[in-house]
Amino acid sequence: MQNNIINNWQIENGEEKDVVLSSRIRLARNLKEYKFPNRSDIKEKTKVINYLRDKIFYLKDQNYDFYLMDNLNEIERNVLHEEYLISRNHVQYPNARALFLNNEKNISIMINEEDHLRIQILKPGLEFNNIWNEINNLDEQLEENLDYAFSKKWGYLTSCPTNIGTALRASVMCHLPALVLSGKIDNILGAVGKFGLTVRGVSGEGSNSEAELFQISNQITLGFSEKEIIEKLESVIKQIIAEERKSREYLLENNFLKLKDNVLRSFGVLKYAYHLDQSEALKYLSRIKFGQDTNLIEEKLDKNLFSKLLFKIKNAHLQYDSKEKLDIEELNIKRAKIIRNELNKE
Ligand SMILES: Nc1ncnc2c1ncn2[C@@H]1O[C@H](COP(=O)(O)OP(=O)(O)OP(=O)(O)O)[C@@H](O)[C@H]1O
Repeated sequence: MQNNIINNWQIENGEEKDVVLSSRIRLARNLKEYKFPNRSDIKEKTKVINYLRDKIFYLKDQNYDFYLMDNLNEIERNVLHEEYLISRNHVQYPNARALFLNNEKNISIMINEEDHLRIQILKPGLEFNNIWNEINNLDEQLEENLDYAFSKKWGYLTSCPTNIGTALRASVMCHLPALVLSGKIDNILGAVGKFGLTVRGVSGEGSNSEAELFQISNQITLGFSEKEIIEKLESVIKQIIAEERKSREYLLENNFLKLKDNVLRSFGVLKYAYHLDQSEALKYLSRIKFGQDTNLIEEKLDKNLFSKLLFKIKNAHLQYDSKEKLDIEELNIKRAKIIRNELNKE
């Protein structure tokens, strides 16, 4: 795998970056002339890869690197997974699965995931207009050369019926510490279901929330246009952003001392700890981001510290960075050192 696999797009600024870390749209597409991946064998999947390889390489606008999952080792696959560029199944079952990745590493096209193509674009902050234009453009370019499985009645056909229609999922990764601290999070997130949206953990379906990060996305893909789905999600997200900011103000006014103590203790731990496991590090980093966004931390820190460290301190990234195999103790020591170095910079 190329050395520059670890990407930088997350640390750029974006709209509403104090609450929305990143936005994502993904489209699921299948080829009419091949069995869908959940029905096909390795031979047919390999044919799909070879067929798509030629078509995708010649797309305009972007240069893509192509990776056969089998040719990457497990650490490399896990790095891609930690950056949300491939799914857990692409890591665990690499046989006859592939990935196209653009140079900026924010556009990924997984081949032979649940569907033949899983196309996604990620951008920092709340940024659906640009993502939609780009992904729609990319999809149209692909469609010029590919015969998609499409029904006039149902729209795009997918392996799982819950994706049929637009086969589009739009989502945001939100940082909601004040709603967590004020105990309002369950009510707010519970209410999003009424708008046809769903909340997932930080690593997608079936995962838990970590570092006060929540992924909110559309559940319904059928019966609405792509634009309607995106607009509805965006309007709910804007209300959640407003609620989070209101809770921050409330906490600052009514709980200032406790809050400042909590943030500065987290800062102290990360500044001096010698050994940190991943979830402990993420928990304290989340508080530091909160402290920066509410000006509770006076020290001049990189304003994108959280986004910068979020990936760098994860296990596969630490391992990838190291020449030899590290055990968990060594990973925890290395993680603490990277954070200490970052926080003790002049
Ligand atoms: N806005 C976002 N920013 C960064 N990463 C995201 C965002 N939204 C989702 N992800 C990540 O993308 C990955 C896929 O998410 P998820 O499982 O919800 O996927 P999906 O493509 O909709 O799949 P499925 O159709 O199987 O549910 C997860 O690792 C998730 O954390």
